[in-house]
Amino acid sequence: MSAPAGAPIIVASGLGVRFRRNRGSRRSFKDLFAGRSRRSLPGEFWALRNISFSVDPGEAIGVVGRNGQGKSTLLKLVAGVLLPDEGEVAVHGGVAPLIEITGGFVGDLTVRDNVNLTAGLHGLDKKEIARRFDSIIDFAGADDVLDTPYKHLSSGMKVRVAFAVISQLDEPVLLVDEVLAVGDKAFRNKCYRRIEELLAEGKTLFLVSHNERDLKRFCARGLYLDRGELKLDGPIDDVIARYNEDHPA
Ligand SMILES: Nc1ncnc2c1ncn2[C@@H]1O[C@H](COP(=O)(O)OP(=O)(O)OP(=O)(O)O)[C@@H](O)[C@H]1O
Repeated sequence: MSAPAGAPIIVASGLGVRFRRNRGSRRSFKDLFAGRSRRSLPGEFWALRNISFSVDPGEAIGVVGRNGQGKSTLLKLVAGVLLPDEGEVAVHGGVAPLIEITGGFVGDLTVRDNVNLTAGLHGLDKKEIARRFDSIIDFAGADDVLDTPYKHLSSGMKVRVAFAVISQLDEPVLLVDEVLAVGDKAFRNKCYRRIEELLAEGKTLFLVSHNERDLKRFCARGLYLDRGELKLDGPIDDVIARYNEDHPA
């Protein structure tokens, strides 16, 4: 579903996600039968809470915060791969996510099969996939590993393949987590040029990064997450300044 003209492409209202620490620890019988009605089990914490914002089509947003403050969790909510425990997020259009190093790819399938599968899942038909296939593989520099199971690729090559596919989809929203940091410098620069092209086409971008230069290069607006709360939603320069003030190096 695409957004009506002038309407936001993403609206998040009162988002909250609760996780459980020590997931592997022993749970009591009482816990098992308590069900979801018990509001807070021991060890549970809110990774995100009361997060509300809206995004217009074509905006580029940098997500800032220390490690473990909920940045990836927020991207997962926008991607729809994680459901909130509170609130909701509405996205008017498809999302191309590059969130985890595996890119959501299937480890046992070959690079070729993963490219076909992911492109197909994002709505490209066979003809369209065939048309884009070579340029995806070429972008990734993955000719030699076409028939290699994805799980046997190096970390850098996994990211190359995932970015090459994700950036060739027609989805209006692009989510890029820090995974790009894994690529080498030449590839990173290639990705950045591609991101610039996608922004020029009017795509909406969420970028999680600890690199101020990258944030300022791509994003006009920033979201600053701290302890699972949205501390500041504003121009990227203000967001970075506030983050640096709160957490001097
Ligand atoms: N599936 C999960 N189960 C339990 N806790 C989780 C799960 N996923 C994330 N967490 C916890 O939720 C918090 C937020 O994690 P998140 O990955 O969103 O942080 P982040 O800001 O992206 O961190 P980083 O900068 O290190 O990537 C962290 O405390 C993390 O350990």
